Formats: sequence, structure tokens, C-alpha cells
Amino acid sequence: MELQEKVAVPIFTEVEKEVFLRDIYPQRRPAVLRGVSLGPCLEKWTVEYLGQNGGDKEVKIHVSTVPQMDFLHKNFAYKTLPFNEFVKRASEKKHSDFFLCEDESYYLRSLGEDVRKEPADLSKQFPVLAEDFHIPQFFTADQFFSSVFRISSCGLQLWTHYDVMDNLLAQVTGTKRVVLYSPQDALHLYLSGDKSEVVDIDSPDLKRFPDFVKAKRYECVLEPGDLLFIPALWFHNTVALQFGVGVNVFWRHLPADSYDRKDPYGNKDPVAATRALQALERALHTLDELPADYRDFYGRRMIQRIQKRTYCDSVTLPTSQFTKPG
Ligand SMILES: O=C(O)CCC(=O)C(=O)O
Ligand SMILES: [Fe+2]
Repeated sequence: MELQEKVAVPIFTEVEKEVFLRDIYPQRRPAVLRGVSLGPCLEKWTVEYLGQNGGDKEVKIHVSTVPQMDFLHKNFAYKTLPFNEFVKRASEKKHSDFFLCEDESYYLRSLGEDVRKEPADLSKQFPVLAEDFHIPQFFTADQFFSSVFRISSCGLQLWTHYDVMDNLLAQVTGTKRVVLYSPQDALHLYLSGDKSEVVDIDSPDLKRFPDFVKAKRYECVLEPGDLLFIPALWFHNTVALQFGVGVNVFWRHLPADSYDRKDPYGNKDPVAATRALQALERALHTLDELPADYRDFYGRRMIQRIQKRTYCDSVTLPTSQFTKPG
């Protein structure tokens, strides 16, 4: 893995809204924001306090025998626990009550009231705790999409994936390592939907995934109080270095009608992207009417045309698509 380029995510301190909107947000690159006020949660959110004030409302959790959750081999199970019992278990390494084994790992990604329709909102599902967490006002109220509890056992690793909303991931307690990859490296990540098939990013199987080394690795370690700006489409993989409680806030970067209306998770592709992908499927079907050597010829030319029209680094002038060569 020596060939993979590594970069530290830049850290900005005490960033105010104006600075974020002027210097950081338009770059559309990940950034750690340190020293932004998140409210009393930083002092208050002990295991005991969370249990008392989060209540015994049932939550759906991921439980896994090993800390590295693997979506390909589904080495985890979905279980349900009262929130206070879940927090207690996630904070301990060995459990007297367990589902799979005594050292199982836990992960909570909180959900909306109507799981299939409503995005998660801390102020609705955990109104008392929500008062302790102040969402940074870096976007307007109508852009808000969801606020999500992210609570992990020590060591828990969440697979590499992308989301379609802009995201501020707040680390409230514990520390977390986050590795990110640019959307421009998507082809080096061996995607299956929104997830990378390269499950072990620290010692990847390079026989199966030879191009993975070409993906530039962005890395940071979040401390309590840190916010990580994860722009939409940036891939991220997290490891809880300690038991940790976080909240992430998703908000809309594009006009509201660009997004799929039935997407409580914020990970369905924008409607125009979905339509374009469907049109591509139809185009490929049409090419099937031709013999293989013709398909090859037209397929190569289609790829080049897509590259010229869509890649940021090949589109020079906004009007270039309309100007005919002389
Ligand atoms: O819990 C985690 O560390 C993952 C967070 C995440 O995927 C997100 O905020 O979109
Ligand atoms: Fe995510």
C-alpha cells in the first residue's frame, strides 16, 4: 500500500458562518472545523446522562461479532434495544447480555418516526437530548434535511460509502478516525451502489482491487467538539477509536426538487442522475442490436463523448458544448 497517496484533511479553528461560507464551503472539499460551539452536549453526554434523558424508546441497531462491519458478507445483524440499554452496551467491551457473543460491537444510526418516509430528526426522536446539541447555523432552515445520532462501540468500523447531501459530522464524545476519498476517485473504489467493495481499506486485497492504490486517501482523527464537513458524494469510512457519540446533520446543497422524495436516508442519487443512468441503460440495450465489433466501436466513442461533456477537467468553457470547431 506504499503507492497510495495520503493527505491530511485540513483543520480550521473557530470558524464562523461567514468564513465557512466564503472560504471552505465553495471548495467542496472535506474540512475539520475545530472550536465551533456545539452546546452543552460536550460536557453533559455521559453514558448515564444519555440513558436517563434518551429514555427507553426502542432503537434499531447494527450488531456484529467483529468490529469491522462488512456489508458484502453481512457479518452483522439488525436488532432492537431500548435506547438506554443500547448506550450502556455500546460503551462496554464485554456484555453480560448479548445477541451474538459477549464482545459484540454495536452501531446506532438513528431513524425517523416512520422509518420509510421520514428522515431522522433528533429534536423529534430525542427531544430532551436535542436541546443539548446546537446545530451550527451554516445553512438556512429550509435546506435542513436530517439530524442523526451516530453511536458506536469502541473499534467499530463503518464501510466506505457516499451520501447525496452535504454533511456536518459532529463528534461529541470519543475519538474517531475518518478516511475520505474524492468523488473523482469513484472508479478506483470498486463500487456496489453507494458502497465500496474494498472492505479493508488499511490492508486491501490488491489482487482483487488493483486500482484501489490510485485512490487518494484523505484522513483525519476527530476529537470531541470537532465537526467534519463531508461534501455530498465524498466517500467516507469511519473507525471509532473509543466508544463515541456523534450527530450528523445533512442539508440540501441542490434545489429541493433535485432530490428523490422517497429518501429518508439521504443516500439516493439525485433524480436527474437516476434518469440519466436509466437512459444509459436504454442506450446500451439499443447497442445490443449491433454485432460485437460495432458495439465496441460505438461504445468507445460514447465513452469519449461522455468524458468530454461531463468531466470537470475537460470542460473548459461553459459554452464549449455549443461551439463547433471551425
Ligand atoms: O457513524 C459514522 O461514523 C458514520 C457517519 C456517516 O456515515 C455520516 O455522517 O454520513
Ligand atoms: Fe455517511
